[in-house]
Amino acid sequence: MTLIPVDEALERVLEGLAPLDHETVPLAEAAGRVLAAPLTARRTQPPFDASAMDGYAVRAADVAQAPAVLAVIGESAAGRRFAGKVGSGEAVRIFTGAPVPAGADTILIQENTERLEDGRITATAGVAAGRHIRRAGLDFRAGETVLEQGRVLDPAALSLAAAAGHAVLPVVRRPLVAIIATGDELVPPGGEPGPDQIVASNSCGIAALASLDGARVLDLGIVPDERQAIAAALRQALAAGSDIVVTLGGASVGDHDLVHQALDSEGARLSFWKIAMRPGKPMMYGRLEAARVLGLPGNPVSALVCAHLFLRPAIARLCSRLFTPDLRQAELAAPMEATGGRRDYVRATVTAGPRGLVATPFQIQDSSMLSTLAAANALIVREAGAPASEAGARCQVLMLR
Ligand SMILES: Nc1nc2c(c(=O)[nH]1)N[C@H]1C(S)=C(S)[C@@H](COP(=O)(O)OP(=O)(O)OC[C@H]3O[C@@H](n4cnc5c(N)ncnc54)[C@H](O)[C@@H]3O)O[C@H]1N2
Ligand code: MOO
Repeated sequence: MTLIPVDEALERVLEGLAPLDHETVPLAEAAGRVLAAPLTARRTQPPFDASAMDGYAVRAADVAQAPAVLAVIGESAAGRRFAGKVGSGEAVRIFTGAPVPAGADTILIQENTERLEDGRITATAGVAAGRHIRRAGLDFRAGETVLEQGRVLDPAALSLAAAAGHAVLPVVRRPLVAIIATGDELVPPGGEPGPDQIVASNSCGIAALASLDGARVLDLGIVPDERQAIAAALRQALAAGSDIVVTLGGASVGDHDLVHQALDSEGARLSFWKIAMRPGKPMMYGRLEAARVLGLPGNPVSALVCAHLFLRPAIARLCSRLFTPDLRQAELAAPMEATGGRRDYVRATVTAGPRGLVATPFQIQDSSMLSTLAAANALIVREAGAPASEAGARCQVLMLR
């Protein structure tokens, strides 16, 4: 297969990928999920005319002119209303959130009163009618749509849903992403590598990226470089109902790179293998039964950069979320060489300068180096076939954080 451009690869990844079905979850589990249907208020808020201040509920006509002396005939607290009626020359002690009693049409705030020894009060400032009263339904009314379908349930949306009388919400199901690391050389994090071994560092980074984006993760561990072992892990991923199966390593052309063969033996239909990008060239993608399969390269930076570019949009699509890469313009702090036939994603730090953002590329871009990926907050995006650039030239950056 030939190298396909990055943009075409993304189009093929997203082709036919539709939001998942719905499920109902309690509010406490709904943060960050996507609302699957418009949400209608089940109640009116506030449900009654409520005081917005601590003070006295009075008749505006009595306090149009200060000073005015009023008899205090009772109290209305939040959760416990005053059952009677406020008559002329009367006041009811009231607190924030409490129902405004019948007969009263304005609130005299406590700071504008003085208490007399006999229990009566003096209004020391005049008040207009309707002051400090929140009318019933000010926020929303029963039957109104309070949240649109597709809304990402952020803190404010969750509180609004609760206020509107909902304890559970219909949300788009979270995709299940299975992760399979391949390689005889790998030991799990915390393990003691043998003389020719290294730690499998990719799975945890990819798992974090997927779960931060709203996916559930099934880590199927490390399988050896054997076609049948990889095939067995693929079957395990399918049996668990994975929506996306991510393999790590074994994507290239070496004698021990067997992911492609294992996918073939399991009947996968690959859409592409190899992209015109650096790092990440040997990435493969296709369908495996009902799942999508993303074969990421083993080099740690390649795997994570590919996951940023392809796994994140795929998860967003399944979750019914819009995915917008954070692309910005910056000025190069150092000259850069011409690119080859692939689009380059160059680890860099982007900082604010006097004329806007400044991008400083790391001098060594080896795709095994997690230290520079962790230090980078952006990737400079340089098109395939781009000529050399001088320091000070404009460039495009993809922000990572
Ligand atoms: N003759 C060619 N050789 C290579 C090519 C090529 O086009 N022709 N492409 C190179 C590129 S680009 C990449 S990227 C790598 C990708 O190789 P694989 O996907 O087959 O990955 P592996 O060979 O399995 O491993 C590469 C490297 O990464 C380490 N690795 C693997 N898995 C993990 C893991 N889970 N955690 C941490 N590190 C991992 C592995 O030990 C190797 O060092 O191929 C080039 N070769
Ligand atoms: O894609 Mo490889 O990622 O260039 O090292």
